Amino acid sequence: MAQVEPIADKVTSYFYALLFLHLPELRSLFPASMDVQRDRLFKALLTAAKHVDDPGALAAYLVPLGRGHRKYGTLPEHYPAVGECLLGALGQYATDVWDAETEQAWVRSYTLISQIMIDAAAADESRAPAWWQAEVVEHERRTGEIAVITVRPDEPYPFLAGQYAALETPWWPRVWRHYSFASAPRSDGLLSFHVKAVPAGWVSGALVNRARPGDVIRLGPPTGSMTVDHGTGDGLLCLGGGTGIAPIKALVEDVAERGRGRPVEVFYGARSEHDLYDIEALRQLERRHPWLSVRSVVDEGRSDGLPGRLPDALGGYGPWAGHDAYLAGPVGMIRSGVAALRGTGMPGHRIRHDPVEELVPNAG
Ligand SMILES: NC(=O)C1=CN([C@@H]2O[C@H](COP(=O)(O)OP(=O)(O)OC[C@H]3O[C@@H](n4cnc5c(N)ncnc54)[C@H](O)[C@@H]3O)[C@@H](O)[C@H]2O)C=CC1
Repeated sequence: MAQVEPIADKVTSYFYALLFLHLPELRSLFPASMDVQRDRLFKALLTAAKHVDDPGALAAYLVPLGRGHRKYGTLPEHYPAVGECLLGALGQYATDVWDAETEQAWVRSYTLISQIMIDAAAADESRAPAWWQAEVVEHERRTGEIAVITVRPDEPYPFLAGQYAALETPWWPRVWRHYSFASAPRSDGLLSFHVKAVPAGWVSGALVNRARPGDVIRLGPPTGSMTVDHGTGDGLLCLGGGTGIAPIKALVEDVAERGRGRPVEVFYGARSEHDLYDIEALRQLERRHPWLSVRSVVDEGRSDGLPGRLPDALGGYGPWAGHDAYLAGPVGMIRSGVAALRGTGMPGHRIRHDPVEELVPNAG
């Protein structure tokens, strides 16, 4: 895989050209613009290849991926065709390293990867729909760029606080982007998301600027493991940057609903005081629950909170022995937040966040 990485762009472009040439009927399963998609395929292969000798980690990655592929209309018979085109593309470009042995190793890995995904999709069929339709019931603009969107799924949608889902709008068919649930499961079955319109972010832009009550979006299955372990009473240290506060609020609500007052410390970071668009909701939770403390952290300008970038604010607090850390927000914040927490001596297994490769394409 290391040898293929530098030529990944060429391999994936050639792969899709082969695929659509031999199986033109598959083109309709993909978005009109393939930019983000090209990148995704390679990142997924890279991640799977990394875990190919670790069955537990491989299944943890591929089972949700196989389930999630149901919403695209992927069928078991598509996998061998994809595999053949992939080998064709690798054989074409990885000429320096391509021989019979390498080809066999790829065939074995791809067969294993696709079988896990096919089995996961088949097992899911009896349990859940491939996707849910959900009607927008509320669209609340919080700043010029951020909206809180509440939807009603057409069928019950079971999920856990801290998880996220892929979402497709009617304006960009087959373009799916990930958003975290902004509250714990509610008794009325409604789901909410915090969305920030970013430059070149088609889905986010449409959700903030075009979506209105009555519009219908599609939702993929819930996924992600940044969830609370209710088997322990350990404390939670939560870092939410920008719209990353959405899953953090869901986690706080989840702890509150379990009625067990374990200590929860939230650091909520934003560029300016004005961008702390959900601070009032967090302050309300803080007033209601003595085990919760909320600190705001603001990059620039006048503010009642701590100054600086979010991870820098941790320096004056802690230690957090006996706490699990949860991080959600921009990739740079997650990376430097993890480094800061490791620097305080927190073991890696206590630090949770969503896979950063799932967060990057939120811009699209
Ligand atoms: N589950 C998750 O992890 C979620 C992630 N997100 C992601 O969060 C991001 C939110 O973007 P915005 O609201 O524009 O955030 P932003 O750019 O306004 O930053 C928010 C906070 O993160 C800190 N920060 C940003 N970049 C940093 C860096 N390189 N190093 C250290 N700290 C940094 C800032 O100090 C600020 O406190 C989006 O990329 C979105 O995809 C959103 C929701 C859930």
